[in-house]
Amino acid sequence: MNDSYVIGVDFGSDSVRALVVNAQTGETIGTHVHEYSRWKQGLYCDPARSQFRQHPLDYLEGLTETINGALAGVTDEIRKQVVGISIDTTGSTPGPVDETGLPLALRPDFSENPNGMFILWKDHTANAEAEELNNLAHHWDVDYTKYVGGIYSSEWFWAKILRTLRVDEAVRQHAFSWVEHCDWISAVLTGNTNPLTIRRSRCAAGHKALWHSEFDGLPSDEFLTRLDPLLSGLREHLFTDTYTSDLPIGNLSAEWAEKLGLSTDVVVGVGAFDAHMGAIGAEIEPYAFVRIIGTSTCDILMAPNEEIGHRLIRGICGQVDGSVAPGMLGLEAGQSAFGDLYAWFAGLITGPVRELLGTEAADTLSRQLIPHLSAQAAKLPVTPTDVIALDWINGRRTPDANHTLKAAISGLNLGTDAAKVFKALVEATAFGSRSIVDRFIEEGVPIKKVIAIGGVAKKSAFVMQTLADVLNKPIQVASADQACALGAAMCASVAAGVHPTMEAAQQAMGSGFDAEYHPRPEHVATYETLYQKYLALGAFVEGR
Ligand SMILES: Nc1ncnc2c1ncn2[C@@H]1O[C@H](COP(=O)(O)OP(=O)(O)O)[C@@H](O)[C@H]1O
Ligand SMILES: O=C(CO)[C@@H](O)[C@@H](O)COP(=O)(O)O
Repeated sequence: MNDSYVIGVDFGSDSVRALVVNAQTGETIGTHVHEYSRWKQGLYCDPARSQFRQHPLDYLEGLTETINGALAGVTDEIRKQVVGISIDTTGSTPGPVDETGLPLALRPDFSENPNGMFILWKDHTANAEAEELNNLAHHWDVDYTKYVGGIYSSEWFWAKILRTLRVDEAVRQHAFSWVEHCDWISAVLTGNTNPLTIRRSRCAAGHKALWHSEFDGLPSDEFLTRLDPLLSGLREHLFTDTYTSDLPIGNLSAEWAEKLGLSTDVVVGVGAFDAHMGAIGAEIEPYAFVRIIGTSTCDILMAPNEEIGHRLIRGICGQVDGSVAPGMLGLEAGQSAFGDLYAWFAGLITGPVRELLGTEAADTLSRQLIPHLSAQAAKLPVTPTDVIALDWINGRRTPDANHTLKAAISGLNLGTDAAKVFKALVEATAFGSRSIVDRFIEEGVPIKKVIAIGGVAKKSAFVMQTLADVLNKPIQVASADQACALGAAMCASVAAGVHPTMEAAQQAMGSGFDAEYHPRPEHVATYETLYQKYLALGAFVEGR
């Protein structure tokens, strides 16, 4: 039998990457990364207001450039053997579209309007709307938040839609429907973006849009209208059915086949969120806890429906049948800032250097700063009186979403230098992780092993060792540099019929683990003391 090839595309927060992978062996034969050009310039964003928007042109350019770039070195023979493409993206990252599924920002009259663009997961402009949804849901006949941990977040679909409809009359008039980034960009490849007929991702719908089979799909029109009459009728323009990522969304359209130099026989798989496809790429198995550690963390656990499905897990980002693999319950949690906390601190130091000494000096410093601070922090002793910090620089995603919360640092004195603060920030991200792990265990969900993927997991032994010490659990790091894109390629292989199940795709295409961090017994007890102090500082800041 001839080998077949699949393409996995992973749209992250700052960049997009594509891999061309041999579906029989898992060997990557082509790869390409593209940074979003408008996003890189900070356009359409206002961090002080937590507004983070992405232009659909950044996505379209990234799609074309990465797939073409990844295919650039492959032979014509191999091109002909490409059978599938699947895409993962961040989420919840919804955008308004017209009747044809065209994002409003692709129309000339909306091209510079941030409200006509995709609203990135980390945009928290809809805190008030999320709170209103929670208050209503908790007093409604059926609590629509019960399968998303009991708390709806401002990072998610409905809160973002409502906020945008409230503040922008032009979007109100022209938005026929709304699509998640992962649904739209996958649909684009098939040439059918009709919002009424595209196959919407179970993962996105279940974790972020309150879709559940028990509710016959999305929350009722009555509920949405009570939340705000601006939402009245929108349900009819959305969807009832959802699809898992082992299924096709369609075939490559003639236009895209031409653009990419591929055949229209290529199957395009149903899209999903990066973390969920990343978990597949990291060879998730039942009760393994896969952490995608980068700008933020997204944590995924998968369990047989019959074992966990009857329980409602408090304070996480949802439990969704089939969000990772069909027939399994996918549970999601995470931290809204992980590497972003280190990036914030690095920016604090390099900012004045940029102003006083210029770009070159600042860029040199910026490249060296986090590795330097990590090396210095690794040499510091771990003592019960160390500086304590909170990781809530972008609010708290889990346990118990609250994006109005802010970070704090306590225990500073004249002897506190940058390395000590950096150490406290790394520990804060590890303590935030520990509170998530504890919540799963308290809720009766065992964690059999911890697997890490993502930029921080690959780049920082210091962070990973601290995490292992604080969690008091070993952590395996997946070998794949681009585990999310590899997971997308595995999903493509199933959607295209090369492998019958996700498990079979993982077995054939998985690349295993290349590092393992074990807790250092001499630090475990001190970290327990420091963790209690982290919880106390958190309770104080939260006013509990
Ligand atoms: N050496 C390092 N140690 C710890 N964190 C790092 C290091 N280098 C980069 N980071 C952090 O990695 C994050 C980016 O992670 P990455 O997985 O590459 O991107 P994304 O989350 O967009 O997919 C940034 O927040 C940055 O602060
Ligand atoms: O929240 C989710 C998925 O549910 C992620 O898309 C989001 O954390 C994106 O994270 P990164 O940019 O990869 O750190």
